[in-house]
Order: sequence, then structure tokens, then C-alpha cells
Amino acid sequence: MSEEQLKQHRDAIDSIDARVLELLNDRARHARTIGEIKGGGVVYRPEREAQVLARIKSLNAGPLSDETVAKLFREIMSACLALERPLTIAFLGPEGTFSQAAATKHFGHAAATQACISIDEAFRCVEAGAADYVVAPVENSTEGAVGRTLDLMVNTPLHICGEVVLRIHHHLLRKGEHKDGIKRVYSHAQSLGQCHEWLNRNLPAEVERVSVASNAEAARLASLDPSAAAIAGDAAAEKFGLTKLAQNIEDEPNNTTRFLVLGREETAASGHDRTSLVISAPNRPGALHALVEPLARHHVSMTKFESRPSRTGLWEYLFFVDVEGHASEPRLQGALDELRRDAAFVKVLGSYPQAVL
Ligand SMILES: C=C(O[C@@H]1C=C(C(=O)O)C=C[C@H]1O)C(=O)O
Repeated sequence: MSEEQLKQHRDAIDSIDARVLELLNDRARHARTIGEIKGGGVVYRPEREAQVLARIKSLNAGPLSDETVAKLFREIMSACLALERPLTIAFLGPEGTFSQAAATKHFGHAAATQACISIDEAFRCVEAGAADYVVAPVENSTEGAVGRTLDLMVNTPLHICGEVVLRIHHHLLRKGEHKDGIKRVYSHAQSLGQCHEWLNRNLPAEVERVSVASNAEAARLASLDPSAAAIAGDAAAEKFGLTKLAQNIEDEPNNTTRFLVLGREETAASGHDRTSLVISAPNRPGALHALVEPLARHHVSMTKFESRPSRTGLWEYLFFVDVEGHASEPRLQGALDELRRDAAFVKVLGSYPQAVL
């Protein structure tokens, strides 16, 4: 390509950039005005954001991929929302955890993230109004449910307003390049589980596996201890200046974690929603069948069913159920009315847009 052709295309890009810039600021001005109309009320509208992203993907004619344009618009909306009022998102810290990565994936980079010492603390922070939303892991494709998040959802006054699905890549990390002399490996118990096979095959049996509060905490400890390594992701490796001795060591190639976003408000229907419930059945034959039967009869499809001891000290269970649709839809209302009549305990944890990104 000649210099002349190159210049022509760069001139075109310069003039397009000027137009894009003008349009971005036009959009931002509308968002700011919308913020004024909201009059200091709740600014973040998950159902609207999901609709904007879904529309952008359906309008997209390429060559940029649907995923790429959605990510760009995620950041544009994040910046526009910050003009109305910047949001603070509580997550299981320290900085560099997958929970923080999930928070940024969902809210974009204009949202501030607030590291908390536990999932309990992150919930409390939002319940007390010290942060706007909490992002908490709820299930992993290899290791299953995150029990603490499920337990906290039973009693919290917060409502689920969104979900985030994140691909999880783990690396073996260490200060320096040496593979020898590793005496212990720090990680979160879930991550040790997700890399169990790899650890068995690649590290001597005498290397101790130490579970700590988070992957980022594991990386921090490994950065201070020359005889230790950590299993954590990219963000933690970067934050604590660790070297990747082995990459993508998760046993399952599609290792994915689903996070839930909770806030103090309920969310309106977006048209493509999910509803999470927690139900308990009386301890008698056929009780469990009686719980799910109304869902089938009202044509509500179930996407998750998870049981958990109810922590009352008795041998009773709570059932965490996800269904498609919004609790305000008539078919779901019908099923919920019947459930409320028959179950010992029913709580709607929230209706929220299905993940778009
Ligand atoms: C502009 C609004 O406020 C926020 C910003 C949005 C956007 O930039 O498109 C969408 C939803 C809200 O979270 C709105 O409510 O429409």
C-alpha cells in the first residue's frame, strides 16, 4: 500500500473520530438529562442496559464482532451513567480477584470497586448503603455452588438485579522464574479444586496446598514468600508482579463462574429475564414433586435446581431454583401463587436480565 493510500484512510479515520466524539458527547448529554429527570433517585437501570446491549448486538453488521461492539457499548454506558452519579460496587477483595473482574465486566470501568474482606462484608456494605451493588460468585462449572453466597441470600433484604458469567483461567504464579523449591501453593479452596488434577500431575505430592480467603490474597502471600507459589488469574499476577510458571491450568477447558449482582431495588422486566427463588418443602413424601409441578404446569422452564442444608440444625433443605422469565409475568405469577400456598417457605430473590455480555 502506498503512503498516499495510507494517508487517505488515516484522514478518513480522523474525520470519523471527530464525528464519533461528537455523538458520544451528545449521548452523554442525554444521559445527564435523564439523571436530572430521575431527580436524585436510582440511576442504574439494569433492564434498560440489557436492552441497549441486546439491541446493539442485533443491529451490528460487522466487521466488528457482536461481542466486541457490546463490550464497547458497555464502556460507553458506564461513562454516561457516571455523569448521572458514579456507582460503587462491593466485591470479595483484595484487588485483583475474579469478583472484581466480574464487577468491571458488568458495570464497566467508570464504576468504582470497593474491596471487602468477605462476601458477608460485601453484602453488609450494600445493605448499610455504603456501596450501591454487590457482585458475589454463586456457582462454578467445575466446583459447583458457592455455599456462603446462597446462605446470605436467604436472609438479605437485597434483590438480585443481574448476573455475570466469567471464563476463569488459572495460572501457577511465583515471584521469579524458578520452578524448583516450591514448598506450598496458596489459593482459594474453589480454585485448588478447579486445578486438582493438574496439581496432582505436575507438582510433587509433598507440596502443601493451603486454602486462603481469595486468589488475590494467595498471590499477595506468594509475592512475600520465596518458597511459595499461588494459583490465581491474570489480574492478581499483574497486581503482585508474579511470573506465570504455567498458564491455564484449570482442569476443565470451559471453567466458568457465574456471579450475581444484588442491590437495594427490584428490577423491571427487560423481556429476557431470569428469576431466582429459594423454597423449602415440608418433610413428607412427594413434597419436592409438589414444589416443581406448578412450574411445569404454568410452562415455566427451570434453569437451575440446587439443594442446601437449611442451617436450622434439623436435617432440612432449602432449594435454590432459577426459572426463565420475570416475576411480573402472568405465567410466573400463577406458579408463584401456588408455590406460596403449598411450600413451607418461598422467597423471590430477584428477577433480573439474563447476562448479555
Ligand atoms: C441513561 C440512563 O441511565 C443509565 C445509563 C444508561 C445508558 O447510558 O444507556 C442506561 C441505563 C441506566 O443505567 C437511562 O436510564 O436510560
